[in-house]
Amino acid sequence: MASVCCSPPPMPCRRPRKFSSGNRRIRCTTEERQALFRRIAPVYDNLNDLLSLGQHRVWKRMAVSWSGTRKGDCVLDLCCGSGDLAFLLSEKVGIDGKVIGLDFSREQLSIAMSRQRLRTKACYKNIEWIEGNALDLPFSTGYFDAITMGYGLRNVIDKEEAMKELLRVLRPGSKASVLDINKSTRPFTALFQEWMIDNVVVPVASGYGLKEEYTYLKSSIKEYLTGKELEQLAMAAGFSNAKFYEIAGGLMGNLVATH
Ligand SMILES: C/C(=C\Cc1cc(O)c2ccccc2c1O)CCC[C@H](C)CCC[C@H](C)CCCC(C)C
Ligand SMILES: C[S@@+](CC[C@H](N)C(=O)[O-])C[C@H]1O[C@@H](n2cnc3c(N)ncnc32)[C@H](O)[C@@H]1O
Repeated sequence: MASVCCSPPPMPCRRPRKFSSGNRRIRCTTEERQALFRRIAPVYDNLNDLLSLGQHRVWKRMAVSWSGTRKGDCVLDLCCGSGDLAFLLSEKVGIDGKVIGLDFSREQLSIAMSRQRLRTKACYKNIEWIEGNALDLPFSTGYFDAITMGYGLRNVIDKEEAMKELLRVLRPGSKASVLDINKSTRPFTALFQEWMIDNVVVPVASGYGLKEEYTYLKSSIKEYLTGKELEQLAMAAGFSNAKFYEIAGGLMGNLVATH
């Protein structure tokens, strides 16, 4: 039976950071990020399907493939949300493997658990859900054979610390696959992304009362790192190799970092 096996006390606000939203400067804390993902949880999956025309499923399959996950592995899906990547990993590792999905949003985890209950394949029993912080992982050094992180790194308030934690809990020689929206250096791609967010994503999300939450997407991409910068971040954290791949015509990107 799946469980949220860690329920730590409310997390301390580690290194609050400023991010920009239009012209405003907002002081963002861990609690505010948690609140944002709590609010979008009920519609998160539907909006991803709708706004990406189902393409996020393809991108997630690619991320799992890049993680190098194999049958029997013990793997982590960091910032797992409602569990898409964890379910894909579960199929890869099979019944002899183990998948841990970790997220700091109880609401997202509870949706992941409901989805798990509705699935009948035996392999999905190998997933365990843990409520925790990506910046302070409750695992020992070298615990995992592979890690995926889908649309998570852009949202953590301390990306350097998150990368160090990824490295710490990975077994030497294994990989972290980090999928996210690409901060493109190509003006046309960046403009197209902005146009899509302003004219499609935010108007649709507004219909669900989530205008501010999805407007945040735009500022979070601006504040994110380019592919090259992500490679540098991983190398600075101590990974031995880091390669960034653009996908979906450069709208999305996947960092593959090897311990
Ligand atoms: C699955 C996707 C994003 C998940 C996601 C990530 C976040 O950081 C959020 C933060 C705040 C609110 C929501 C999210 C969130 O849902 C990626 C695809 C879904 C996007 C919402 C759509 C992005 C549009 C692209 C810029 C262009 C899509 C082109 C496509 C080929 C039609
Ligand atoms: C955009 S969602 C991605 C969910 C899922 N990985 C997917 O691809 O659909 C980002 C997730 O990161 C989680 N998150 C953000 N910062 C976190 C942190 N410091 N620790 C744990 N989870 C975090 C949020 O709760 C949210 O569920």
